[in-house]
Amino acid sequence: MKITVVGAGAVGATCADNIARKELAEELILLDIREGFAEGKAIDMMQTSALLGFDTKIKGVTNDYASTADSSVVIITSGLPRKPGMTREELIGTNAGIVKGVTENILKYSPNTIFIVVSNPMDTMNYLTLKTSGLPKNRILGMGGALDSARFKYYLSQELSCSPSDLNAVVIGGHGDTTMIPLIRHATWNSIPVTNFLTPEQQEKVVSSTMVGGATLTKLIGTSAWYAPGAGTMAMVESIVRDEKRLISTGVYLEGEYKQQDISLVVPVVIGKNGWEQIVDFSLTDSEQETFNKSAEAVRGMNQVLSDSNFI
Ligand SMILES: NC(=O)c1ccc[n+]([C@@H]2O[C@H](COP(=O)([O-])OP(=O)(O)OC[C@H]3O[C@@H](n4cnc5c(N)ncnc54)[C@H](O)[C@@H]3O)[C@@H](O)[C@H]2O)c1
Ligand SMILES: O=C(O)C[C@H](O)C(=O)O
Repeated sequence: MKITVVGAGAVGATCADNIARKELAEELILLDIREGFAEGKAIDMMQTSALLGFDTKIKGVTNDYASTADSSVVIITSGLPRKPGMTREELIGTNAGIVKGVTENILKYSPNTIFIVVSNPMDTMNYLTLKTSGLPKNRILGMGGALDSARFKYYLSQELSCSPSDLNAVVIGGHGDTTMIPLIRHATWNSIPVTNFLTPEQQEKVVSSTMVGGATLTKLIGTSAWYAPGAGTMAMVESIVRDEKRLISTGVYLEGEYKQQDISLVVPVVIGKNGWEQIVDFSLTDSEQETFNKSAEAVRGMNQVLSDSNFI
């Protein structure tokens, strides 16, 4: 199994590190546009292999797409991260060109790969990768929901003073500060609804902290987060590589599911060796569906920028 990570920055390097530690690939290519950068990161990580005990061979390359040939999975993390005060959507002007170019270059050498798109604004970048690649929709997965659901569990665990591992909690919608929808009605603590334990004020606090989880970290760190994004991506890769059939909130192309068409949004999907294999319907209430539709409207507005600027 060969995996490529494009972008050797904070998120890309963390993805590579997690994949290697779990030995999800025999060979991992880390590609960046910055001369020598991916090479340096790869050597640094390889020098941990004797200490951590993994056999994945990590190779760093500068824009050498031939080295990525026959990758089963390609993770796109290349592009600008936001700075404090910015939205993810403000990155579209720079990142659309980067993501489109990367997708085209990858396809020359891995025409049937599975893409996991991380670059922001993720919902629109995932849509762009789908439209640019022409690959079957099941081979294009956006990472955002895995991260947002993990953050949702973190904030719930803080409020409940419990282990995040005992929680089931799902975020759907868009991967944006105002478009993501933490489904508190469905969240459980070992199968008991969390709403049994939390006041409406506590529930509201958890939901709003989750929605601005990325912005909160960007303000604290000065750039956006990478540990949880790297772990969220790794979980998706693991489900593909080991054909685990895990149910993970993921950005996928909708054709009528959740009452939306021709858009990539985050919904719960089963992930296995073929990419995403099944969309699971959460039977939204009328008000949840209305919120989902509003998220779709906002994401559709961003997608329009792609056609207005001739990216698709
Ligand atoms: N979807 C999510 O949940 C999520 C989470 C975290 C970050 N992100 C996004 O991921 C992206 C990367 O974040 P980061 O913190 O790693 O940024 P970073 O600046 O640390 O790394 C980005 C890397 O991309 C490289 N790059 C730029 N153009 C390239 C090209 N054409 N080809 C190859 N490499 C190129 C840069 O040289 C840099 O090393 C950002 O867009 C960020 O917003 C998304
Ligand atoms: O917040 C960001 O801009 C990066 C990422 O989408 C995140 O949620 O951490």
